[in-house]
Amino acid sequence: MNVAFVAHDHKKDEMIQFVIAYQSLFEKHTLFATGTTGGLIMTNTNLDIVRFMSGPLGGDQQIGAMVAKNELDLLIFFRDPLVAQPHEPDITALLRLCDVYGIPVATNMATAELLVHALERGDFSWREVIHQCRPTNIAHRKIKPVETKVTAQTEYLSDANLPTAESQ
Ligand SMILES: O=C(CO)COP(=O)(O)O
Repeated sequence: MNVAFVAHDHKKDEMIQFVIAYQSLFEKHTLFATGTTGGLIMTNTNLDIVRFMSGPLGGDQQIGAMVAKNELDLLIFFRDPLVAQPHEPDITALLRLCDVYGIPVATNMATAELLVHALERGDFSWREVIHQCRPTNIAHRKIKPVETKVTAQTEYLSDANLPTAESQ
């Protein structure tokens, strides 16, 4: 799965502690982050992370572009609710897009921990269905049957609700 990490300045230590705690799980996934958050995680762990720009310089929007292409499976975004950010519109836009595309988002450690356990036990398998429906996979006939755990999401992703080449 594609997992992205973002943390505001006062939440960066919390993010590092969180990622260290679940490092062995995150090793199995493809990781992305805004610039400073990603740099700090890489300094403090052995994880490889694709780093975007720093948040205020466009990093949130770059992650938003992944969401808009339905390429992101999980966003862990430790926001600082007590400090106004100069790039608030970018933050709102990123979270809005996650709701548009139904991407699981954690904005605090308590929720992040629940989602990480869900990731570990296979509750994200419905995302494989979405990946199979990407235009490139359809064009190159890379579609193979996907085993998914039955969840409300898999039920919701009936043929009628699946993204198509036209809708992407
Ligand atoms: O500001 C951010 C997200 O809105 C985080 O960006 P950095 O990881 O570059 O500090």
